[in-house]
Amino acid sequence: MSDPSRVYDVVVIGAGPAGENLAERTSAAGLTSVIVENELLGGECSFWACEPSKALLRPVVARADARRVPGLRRSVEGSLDIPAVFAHRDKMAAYWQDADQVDWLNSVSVDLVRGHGRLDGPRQVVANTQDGETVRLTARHAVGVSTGTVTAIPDLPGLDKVRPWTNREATAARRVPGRLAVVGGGVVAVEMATAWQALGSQVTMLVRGSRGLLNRMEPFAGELVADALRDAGVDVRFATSVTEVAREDGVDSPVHITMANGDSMVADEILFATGRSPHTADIGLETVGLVPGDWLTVDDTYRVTAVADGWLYAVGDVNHRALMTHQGKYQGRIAGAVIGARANGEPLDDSRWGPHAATADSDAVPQVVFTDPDVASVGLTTQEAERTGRRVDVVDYDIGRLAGAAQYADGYRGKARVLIDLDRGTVVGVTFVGPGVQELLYSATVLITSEAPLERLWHAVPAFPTISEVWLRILETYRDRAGQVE
Ligand SMILES: Cc1cc2nc3c(=O)[nH]c(=O)nc-3n(C[C@H](O)[C@H](O)[C@H](O)COP(=O)(O)OP(=O)(O)OC[C@H]3O[C@@H](n4cnc5c(N)ncnc54)[C@H](O)[C@@H]3O)c2cc1C
Ligand SMILES: NC(=O)c1ccc[n+]([C@@H]2O[C@H](COP(=O)([O-])OP(=O)(O)OC[C@H]3O[C@@H](n4cnc5c(N)ncnc54)[C@H](O)[C@@H]3O)[C@@H](O)[C@H]2O)c1
Repeated sequence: MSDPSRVYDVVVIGAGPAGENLAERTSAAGLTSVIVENELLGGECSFWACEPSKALLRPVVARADARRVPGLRRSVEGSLDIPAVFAHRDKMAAYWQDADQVDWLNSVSVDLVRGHGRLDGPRQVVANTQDGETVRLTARHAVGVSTGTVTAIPDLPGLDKVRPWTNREATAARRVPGRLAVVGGGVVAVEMATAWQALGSQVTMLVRGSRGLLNRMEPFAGELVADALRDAGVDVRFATSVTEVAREDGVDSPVHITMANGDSMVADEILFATGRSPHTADIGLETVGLVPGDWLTVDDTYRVTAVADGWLYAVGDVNHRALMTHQGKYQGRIAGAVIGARANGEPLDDSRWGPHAATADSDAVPQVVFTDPDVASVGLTTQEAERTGRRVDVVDYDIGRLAGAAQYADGYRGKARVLIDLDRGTVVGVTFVGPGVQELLYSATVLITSEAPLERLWHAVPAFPTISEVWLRILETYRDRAGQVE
């Protein structure tokens, strides 16, 4: 690196999906922008999370779908072609190379420094490059932190000697373990249990709580996914806390797992799918008055609230608002527009749903869980509505009753729940569970963000016979119920 000290309008630390979008938008606003990345451009999502995990799941779900179509079942009776699945996974993870992302970064006029970035006081970032040099980057307007998260592994006796799987091994492994223990009952746990059971492992899920799987979602989501996992052969155990792990005969020997209730089991690998920790322990937070290792709390324009003068922004997982790629990208787009407007002296429109406000973070975060059945949700759940005192009507519909569902699969099982704000007559929460429901999610998201009155939906005619007719059935159920009350 020939120039160890450089000045930019905007410096971004971390080139995952959130950081990439932030830098692209600040560059589009005419601001000189640089991004510091320590590993691969594209972040966790491209290489050890979304892309490889969905590549592992796609053949599993497609086969399950095919087995439910009369006339097709016998064609898909055999086991999966594991080398072909892994080859597809490798391709979808771009063979863990980021050359395409580098080309894209060049095309949007964002500079790249490959190295570890650390804050060094207000508007200062020091990058230790992979060539062993130190580059000081000064930001005229803003520094964005988008350093993401790492697996939060509980501090258990023996853990340092068992080389547990995190999301990285679970998405990039080249061998199918005979027995895989999965600790946790959240999204990573259910997706990876679905994938590895179908790839040939005997999976045991060790779930600490007794409130079911996916317990931030509507309870029926976790129930339907748990039923399907059990049908697929997964041993799902609730109220089971791991207290100790050991590989008694060296790193390649089986792992012995001890539980709080006195049970024990043996597995070949153990995956911790136990949530995420902010990747902020070593990014110089202490130099700007923040605590290393903390999440970065932001306002609705993504400014870090605890830092004076509003020059520090945080987008993506690291602000702990909604740990998903699409939401991090949304945050990058909004924060980029905010930084651009502030730097260019333009007025901010941070009104609800305005271009400079993160309204979707609170009202409409969509999520798809790519299990069999898939789960698709956006907006409030019933529990959240109760907790926040929101007056809602809850309308349920059994998706399996639709002609479109019967066409889709023999014995289709699925459920829809729609929450309607009683005061405004708009949809504020939607959960769909069932094969193929993921593509319905955007319709629900548009409905929530547009705040369209429910009545207008009578004119939005779903095609027959598709699963989207669920919207019509929800309307009819709601109308007929209201009729009964009158
Ligand atoms: C198994 C798994 C599957 C998932 N599947 C999905 C899915 O299907 N859909 C979905 O929406 N979400 C999914 N997620 C969540 C998704 O991966 C994250 O929400 C997303 O990656 C967050 O993006 P980010 O840019 O905030 O952070 P990250 O993707 O974590 O990127 C952060 C980047 O910052 C870099 N970095 C960190 N510290 C420094 C430093 N000091 N200096 C320089 N660079 C640094 C890192 O190397 C990394 O490249 C999944 C997560 C997991 C674990
Ligand atoms: N399809 C998707 O959109 C997708 C897929 C995977 C991950 N993600 C995102 O990545 C994030 C991380 O996923 P995750 O599944 O790791 O987290 P999570 O928060 O969804 O689930 C964590 C699970 O681990 C359990 N747990 C926590 N600490 C534990 C401990 N000490 N011992 C035993 N169990 C413990 C929790 O009770 C919970 O069941 C999520 O926010 C999720 O939204 C998204």
